[in-house]
Order: sequence, then C-alpha cells, then structure tokens
Amino acid sequence: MAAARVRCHCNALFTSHRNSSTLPISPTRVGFTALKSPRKFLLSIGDGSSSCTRNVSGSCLKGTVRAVMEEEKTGAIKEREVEEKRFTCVMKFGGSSVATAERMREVADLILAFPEESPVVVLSAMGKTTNNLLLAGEKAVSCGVSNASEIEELSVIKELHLRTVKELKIDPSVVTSFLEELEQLLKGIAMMKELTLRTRDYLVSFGECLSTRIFAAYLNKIGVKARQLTRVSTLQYDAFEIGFITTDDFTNGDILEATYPAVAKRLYDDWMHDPAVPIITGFLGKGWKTGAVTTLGRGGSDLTATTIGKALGLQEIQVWKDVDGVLTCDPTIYKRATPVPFLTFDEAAELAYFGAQVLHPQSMRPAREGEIPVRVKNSYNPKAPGTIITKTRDMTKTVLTSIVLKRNVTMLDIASTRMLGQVGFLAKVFSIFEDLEISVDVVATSEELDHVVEELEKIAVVNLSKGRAIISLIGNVQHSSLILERAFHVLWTKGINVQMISQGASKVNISLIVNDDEAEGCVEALHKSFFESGDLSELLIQPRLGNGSPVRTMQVDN
Ligand SMILES: Nc1ncnc2c1ncn2[C@@H]1O[C@H](COP(=O)(O)OP(=O)(O)O)[C@@H](O)[C@H]1O
Ligand SMILES: N[C@@H](CC(=O)OP(=O)(O)O)C(=O)O
Repeated sequence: MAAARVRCHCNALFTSHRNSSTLPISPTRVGFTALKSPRKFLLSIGDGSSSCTRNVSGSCLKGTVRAVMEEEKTGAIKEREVEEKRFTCVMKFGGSSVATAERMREVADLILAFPEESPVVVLSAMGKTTNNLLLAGEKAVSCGVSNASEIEELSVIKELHLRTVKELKIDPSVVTSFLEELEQLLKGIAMMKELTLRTRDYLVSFGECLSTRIFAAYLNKIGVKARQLTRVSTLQYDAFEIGFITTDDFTNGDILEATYPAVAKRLYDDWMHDPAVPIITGFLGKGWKTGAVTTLGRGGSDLTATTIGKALGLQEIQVWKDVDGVLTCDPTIYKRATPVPFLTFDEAAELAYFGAQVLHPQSMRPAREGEIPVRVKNSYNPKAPGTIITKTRDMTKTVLTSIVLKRNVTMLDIASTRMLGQVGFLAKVFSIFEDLEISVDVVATSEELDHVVEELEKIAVVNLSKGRAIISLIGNVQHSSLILERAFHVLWTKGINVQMISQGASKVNISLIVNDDEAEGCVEALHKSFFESGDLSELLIQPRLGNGSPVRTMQVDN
C-alpha cells in the first residue's frame, strides 16, 4: 500500500482559523472525492463552513484515502499523511456462492486472491434461505402458535447456519440470537394468523443479516479485518442501517436518490476511522416513511451492488454467480448455452426485465447512470472471463446476444367495442392497468387479472389466453429483419404458431408469444440456429437486396 504525503498548512486551509494553530475538526468531517484519473485524487478537508481541496499524486492507483489525523493527538496541524487506498470495486456474491461453510471459505480465498483490490462486499442469503424463510412464514400463518417452532423450514435454516458457524469455527453467538428472534417472529405470525408484506420483508431480512455476520466473523478470524456486527465489530452493516432508503413498497422497494450520498458518506467515514472490509447485506433497505425494513424484489442483491458502485464511483462492479457469466440462454432450459463476453447496459437490462434470472431487472440502472462496468463472474470457476457489461460495445458482428424465456404468461386480447375512438380507447386501456398498478408484461396473479378483465369489459371485448410464454430475442435490432426471418423460419419448421410479436422500445429486444408447453423446444431450436449453426456472421457480409434483406437460403437444425 503506497502512501503519499500531503502538506496542509492551517492558514492555507481554513480561512476562519487563519492564525490559529488548532483546528476544530474531527476526522468525521474529512471528506474525499475520488477522481477517475489514476494516480490522482482530490482530497477535500472541511469543517462544514470552510474547506479546501488538494490534488494529490501517488504511486498507487487503487485504494481508499485515509487521513491520519495527527492533529487530533497533537492539537496542531502540521501535516497529514494520506494513504492512497480507496475502495476499488464492489464484489457481490449470490446465494449459490455462499451456500455452505466450504463455499464461504472459497469466497474468502477469492477475495484474498485480489490483494490489489479494496472491495466492498455484498452478500445474499445462504443458498435457498430466502425461499425457506418465505415458506416458513406462509406455514406459520395457519400452523398454530404451538407448532411454529416445528416448522420444517425453520429447522433447515437453523441447522444450516449453526452447522456453518461450527464448520468455520467461529463464535455461534453471531447467529444464535438471530435464530431465536426468527422463531419468535414465526410465533408472532402464527398468533396473528397473518403475514403482511411488511412482515414478509422483515422475515426475509434474516437471511442476509445471518450470512453477512457469519462471513464477517470468518474473515476476522482468518485475520482480514471485516465490518459487520460481530464480536470484533460493533457496527451494523445491514443495508437499512447504512443509508439504503427506499419507497415503502414492501417486497419491491425502489431505491431513492438520498441513498447514494448517505451510503458513500457512511462507508468513507467508517473507513477513515478504522479501515475494514465492509460486508453489507444485499436485497434490503429502509422505507423512507415507515422506517421499516424493505426488500428490493427477488434477486435484489445485484441492485444493492450496483447502487454501491454508483454511490462510491467505483472502477468496477462484480457480481459473482454460479454460471460463467450471462449466457446465450438459461442453461437450465438448454445446456449448450455459452457465455456472452460483452453486453451493453441496455441489452443486460432488457434481458433481466424479460426474465433472465441471472440479473435483477433494475440492477443496470445505477451502473448505467454511473457508467461503471459490471462484470458477471462465476465463483465456482473464477478463471472463466465472465461477461463485461458496459455502455457501448462493438455490435458490427452481433446479430443475436441471448434468448430469454418467460413462462406462465397470460395473454389478453382486447378489441374495442367502438364506444370510444382509437386514441381514447388505448389511453383508457392503459389507464386501467395503471390504476390497478399492473405492469402489462408481468400480470402476476389471476386475482389481479379478474379485476382487469372486469374493468376492460366495460369498454372492450376481452379474450384471455392462459398458458403462454414470452420468448425474447435480445440482440442487434439493426438486423431485425434477419432475426425475424430466421426466427420465424425456425418456428415454422417446427410447426409452431407465433401468437403475438412485439419489438421493445429500447430496440434490443423482439418478443414472440407462443404456447408455454412448446416454449422450451422453441428456445432450443432457436439457439441451435442462431448460435450453433455458425453461418450468421457470413450473412452479415453478403450483398443485400434493395430492401436490405440478405440473399440466402436458410438452414435450420431440428
Ligand atoms: N441468460 C442467462 N445466463 C446465465 N444464467 C441464467 C440466464 N438465464 C437464467 N439464468 C439462471 O440464473 C442463475 C444465476 O442467477 P442467480 O440464481 O440469481 O445467482 P445468484 O443467486 O448466485 O446471484 C443461473 O444458475 C441460471 O440458472
Ligand atoms: N436472497 C434474496 C436476494 C438475492 O439477491 O439473492 P441471490 O443473489 O441469491 O439471487 C433472494 O433470494 O431473492
């Protein structure tokens, strides 16, 4: 770790104390602004009413700035030593990466394998803990208070976390009080016979609170100073304690702007007092009106990571998963999916929005706004290059990037009864969805649908088709004719009837609706044709007819 020495003379710094040899500021009032240019950062020191800035050159380009506040001891400012060590990246590890004690050890080794990095670490709940907490909550509603302690999922959660602390040889007290509180909460739910969305969020927050405490305790045990509430550290690094402010939409909170400065201040202030690797709970926030724990929607830890990346202006956001990056399709649907080395934020956002579980749908927003590259890596195979997601990329040789399948979709066919003009009709249709707070692409339950249909039938003839799936073709819509021609040929050859088609507003997505039971076969056939036949790039350089279509014969694998 390199250190640069900065001379800060009192009279040059603080006009209000020009002739004074003492300086009434505390370390918490020292702020730092990281600049993007390597080997330089801006040191800004202020007491609220006055401040100064200095450009500092150094030999180390990565790191958090740490001011050694010598004047606190001596009562006089002579000079400050500034260590050029600021946070370089955020590393988010999903549930699959921290599912067991063994995995936690490997993740710790992985973090230590990058000594040049100074990471902020974000963790999800261990393995399937979030699902188990939700199931336990649902069972508690109807099981009766006396049976709440016996809920199977509670036992699974207890067993997993107690076994993990035992195997990692850390003090079990980091989890025991939490596990007791969890049992009490389930009894409370059983007593009330009700699980509100607010309680649901509080309930699932136990998963991330537990995993981060275990991991921080383990890092401390192996000599890496880490920050989360443990025996060593008294600071809570739960997202709702360090500045993540959200709307009060329980189970789906939106991060508010106030989060960025709050998180940056808290992390830098704590680092300056006492440098330690922050171990932060993913997925969680604090509702700005209620002050209650909120969650960011399933898979929300990716969003926690990108929010921290933007808040701190980091060089890179890393999301570590159980796959070699973003793949050409979900490998559980078709196993010959291959990694996509480069993606734009738009492509990644579209892919996530249309259901690729690999990234949280909102997670690209902070990264795009902060223009911070996101790297998707495999914690089971760290050597694999993964996927790098940036603002732009060379699309000249790209036709299709990935195929995404969203299952169990209901299609609504809405035909005007001509009581309203065309413009008024569409406006009314969309206002009905808006009033019922339903996103047209994700109508979640049949109960919601009943309401929509009831309202729509006042102005239209409505036809409801269940059991459909959306296949989204994410790619270069400069080649939309080629994509459509090939896709339709593949599906026609398989005898599949496409029931609806739409092109996304961001122009990187073409969506096709087919029957759900035929969808997996369609993805496989499309994958073979677009990614395995090897003839697409040739088509891009062939001469075109007047209308821009390439001249070719189609070869489709079945
Ligand atoms: N296009 C895709 N590329 C990679 N993985 C995908 C894709 N679509 C769906 N997935 C699924 O996403 C999973 C990884 O995301 P997730 O379970 O949220 O990881 P983690 O919990 O580790 O953050 C993979 O195991 C894979 O099954
Ligand atoms: N634990 C939460 C949040 C999360 O992001 O998890 P993961 O990173 O394992 O997808 C969930 O399961 O939704």
